[in-house]
Amino acid sequence: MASFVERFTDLAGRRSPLCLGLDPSEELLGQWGLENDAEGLRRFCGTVLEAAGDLVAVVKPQMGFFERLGPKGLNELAVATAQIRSQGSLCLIDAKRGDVAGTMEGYAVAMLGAGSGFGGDAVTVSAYLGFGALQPMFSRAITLGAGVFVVVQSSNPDGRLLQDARHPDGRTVAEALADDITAFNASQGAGIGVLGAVVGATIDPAATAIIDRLPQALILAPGVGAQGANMAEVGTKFRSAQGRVLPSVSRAILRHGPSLVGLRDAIERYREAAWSACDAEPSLAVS
Ligand SMILES: O=C(O)c1cc(=O)[nH]c(=O)n1[C@@H]1O[C@H](COP(=O)(O)O)[C@@H](O)[C@H]1O
Repeated sequence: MASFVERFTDLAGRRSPLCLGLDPSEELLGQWGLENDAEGLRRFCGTVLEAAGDLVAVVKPQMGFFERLGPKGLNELAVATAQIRSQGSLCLIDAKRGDVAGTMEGYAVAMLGAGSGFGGDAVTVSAYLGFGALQPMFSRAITLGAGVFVVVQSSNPDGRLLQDARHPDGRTVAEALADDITAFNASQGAGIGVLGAVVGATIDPAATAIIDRLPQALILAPGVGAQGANMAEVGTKFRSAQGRVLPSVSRAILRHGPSLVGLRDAIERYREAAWSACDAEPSLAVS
């Protein structure tokens, strides 16, 4: 099985590096005229994925928007995940899990791999309980050719106080986490490693040195659109990670539904913008 990095690089070249966020919030369901229940979730996700077709490299369902409806919502996540994979896209489950090592084993089994509960190709994690505690997720990702994205610098201002706090050696928490990711990836070999980083597209242009500490990592950059960042900025701020950035857009695309044409137009626009901002020329036409 090709690694997540290999599969992403291939798809980004053919489909663009855009990551489409699948966030079926109560608010969006309401705007679409759907009921806030499992059937509403299914119709919402089905419509978004029909519009995405084979245009998108990565789809990122945000787990909280499914979990909020309990087991029925989680069942819809599994349905969406299967559809994402059947469309040849990579499924990045945005779960932001983080716990002691023994418990991480449970999350790893639930999230990663075709035979798992949710069948993700990759997952987001939080290192608040320690980078080392995430090891079971890393090990499972290596075994399965999956990916793990560790939150380093989040897109929301609320994260600053915690992420900018300093270790005794002077590095911020975010910098130290970036260094941990780099050391782990380097220990696995040269090239882009199994560990990616989440760095918000909204980060201050003066704070982009964090990107230089992640030379062997894919970088998930949420915050484009509704949170105020735009694709051109992503291209500038993340220039040193060219070809390794997944700019992520949720509401700015999803608000164009339920019209399939509206959704598809928005996906096409962000896809082209992501291509020109984050990557070289499109290498192949989309089939
Ligand atoms: O891991 C994420 O995707 C994430 C990290 C972060 O720092 N900020 C952030 O907004 N996200 C997620 O990215 C999505 C952003 O949605 P929009 O602001 O609507 O594009 C949401 O699903 C968030 O949970």
